[in-house]
Amino acid sequence: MFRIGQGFDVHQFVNNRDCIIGGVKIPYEMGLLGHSDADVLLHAITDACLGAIGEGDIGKHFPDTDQQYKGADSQELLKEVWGIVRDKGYRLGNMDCTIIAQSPKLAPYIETICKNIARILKVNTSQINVKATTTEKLGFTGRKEGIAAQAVVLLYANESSDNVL
Ligand SMILES: Nc1ccn([C@@H]2O[C@H](COP(=O)(O)O)[C@@H](O)[C@H]2O)c(=O)n1
Ligand SMILES: C[C@@]1(CO)OP(=O)(O)OP(=O)(O)OC[C@H]1O
Repeated sequence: MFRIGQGFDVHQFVNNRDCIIGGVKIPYEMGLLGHSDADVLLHAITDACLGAIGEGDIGKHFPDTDQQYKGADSQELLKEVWGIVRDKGYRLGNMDCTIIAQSPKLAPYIETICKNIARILKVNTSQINVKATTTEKLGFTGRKEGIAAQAVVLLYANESSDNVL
């Protein structure tokens, strides 16, 4: 049995914050604002995983009203959600993501980001694809006001899983 999920997130650029994408600190003049570390890509992936298993969204599991998650490392949030995915008997087929950012230039960091996501999920790097695109200077991303990210994940059930009908 296959399950597909998609996620989308946006975080605003501000001064005096780190720009963390896919768990990788990207050198840039601005950082991303959020209750957690504002890792826009990992949030989109987390939502895609939750969507695939019908478990709501990141805010349901980690409310931004809960001080426990203030400054949270989004890698830990994704790890927790991935534990739920695995406990339900699912494994990753593949994942495809798009980061929408006018800047910074992300190409030099994409391989490191893919390797880091694979490390978090304990999967092969070949199962992870991350792309970046500008919006040709159009819209909020084009004006460098923030970054958006999209993710799609395809899960499949373990043969031994109760999820197999
Ligand atoms: N923040 C970004 C955005 C894009 N790239 C790379 O540039 C290529 C061309 O971008 P377009 O928006 O003109 O399609 C894109 O395919 C990425 O490889 C990037 O590194 N960082
Ligand atoms: C991750 C959480 C929790 O710290 O806060 P933010 O960093 O603001 O991120 P968002 O994408 O709004 O997701 C849900 C939140 O509850």
